[in-house]
Amino acid sequence: MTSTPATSRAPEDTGMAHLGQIIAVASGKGGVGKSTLSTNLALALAAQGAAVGLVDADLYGPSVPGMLGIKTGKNPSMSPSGKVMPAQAHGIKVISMGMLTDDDKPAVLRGPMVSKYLRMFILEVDWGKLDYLILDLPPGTGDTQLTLAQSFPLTGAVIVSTPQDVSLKIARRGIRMMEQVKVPILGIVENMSGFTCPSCGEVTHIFHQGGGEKIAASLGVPFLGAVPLDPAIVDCGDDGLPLVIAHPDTPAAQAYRDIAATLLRRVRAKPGLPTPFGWQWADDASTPMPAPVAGHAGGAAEVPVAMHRRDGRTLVVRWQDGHDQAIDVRDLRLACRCAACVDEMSRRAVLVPASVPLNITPTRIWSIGNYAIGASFSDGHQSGIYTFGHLRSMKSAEVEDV
Ligand SMILES: Nc1ncnc2c1ncn2[C@@H]1O[C@H](COP(=O)(O)OP(=O)(O)OP(=O)(O)O)[C@@H](O)[C@H]1O
Repeated sequence: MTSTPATSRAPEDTGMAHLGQIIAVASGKGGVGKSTLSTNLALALAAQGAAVGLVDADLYGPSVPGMLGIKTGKNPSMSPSGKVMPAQAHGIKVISMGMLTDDDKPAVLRGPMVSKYLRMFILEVDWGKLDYLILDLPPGTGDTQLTLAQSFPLTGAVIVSTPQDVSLKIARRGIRMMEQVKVPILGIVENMSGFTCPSCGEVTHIFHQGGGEKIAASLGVPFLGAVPLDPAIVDCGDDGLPLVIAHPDTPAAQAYRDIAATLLRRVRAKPGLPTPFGWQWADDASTPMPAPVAGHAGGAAEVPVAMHRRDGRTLVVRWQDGHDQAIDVRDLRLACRCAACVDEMSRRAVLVPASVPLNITPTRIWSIGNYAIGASFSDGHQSGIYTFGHLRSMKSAEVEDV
């Protein structure tokens, strides 16, 4: 798996502001309680007054409709503008493959179709104006995760794990994968962390205790909270009425609400460039430099906090560690590593520098997920792609007056 896609994609990051903050719920392993967390989290956020959408991105094994009591096997209706109408359940909007197929008929899809459906679920659904879009990912680190991370400006990922060692090891792999594609880790949730006795309320730790917290500390990511093992959660899943609604007074329901509150604090404090953006270079429209943003010592070297056009030939990137980097726009064009400029197999340059006009300028610069920018240029090149790491490694133009 590579962290840099071979080719750039169209500037689709724009036009997604109505989706609000996009939060993925992921795990390296199945059956750890991801869908249960996604639904309860979405409902807990909605209970705080937020407009929330939930995408069941597990196309092969959708479980969200069952958990929310949504009818399956009936094609959703279309809006007058030709978009798919999401299902409504307990105040949240939901889309799932389960709404298109019967529960007991698993979808059989080839790889490219997975990507097509995911994009449809996000871009062609009539979500209206959302504050949060929660993506319930399938287990593992495969195509779905990569498609979503590389195509959409994810705010970050919540990693779910159970206390067993093997699950925590797998969670660590999931975290690394998200980090490779520059999706920030919003935190770890430890699920089924202890059994709450329904009669006396005492918590017994059946598995190791505190593993999620330890793994979070060792990887330097936040710990969002622990949800106890509660048999009522299984009944709720079967009844189509999630725990935060069916049994709001239980410790597990409280845990879901606390996790939602902690998550909100993390999301609001999100560092980095406000994405998505689509910036017209010529007239400097929609520059991603909304207000003076300061970097700080100890900030990340590869997290941009602002970008602006110093003059027609110089792009300035301000990094979170406080460094201002001025990049000559012809150097930017020459540094392109898309499949048209660098041979994918040999990694040898295909682009002939002499063919790039001295007076070349970008026409447009746009965000790609939370890990790269795309650029088109006045020589007609449309597929420029630059990960933040690549951008930061580029040589700087002289930096006076930055
Ligand atoms: N804290 C909990 N206490 C008791 N049961 C739980 C808890 N969390 C989840 N479960 C149960 O565990 C099972 C798996 O949960 P869920 O479907 O949410 O996992 P998942 O990680 O989304 O699974 P999949 O890999 O199939 O997508 C379900 O039966 C659910 O009701």
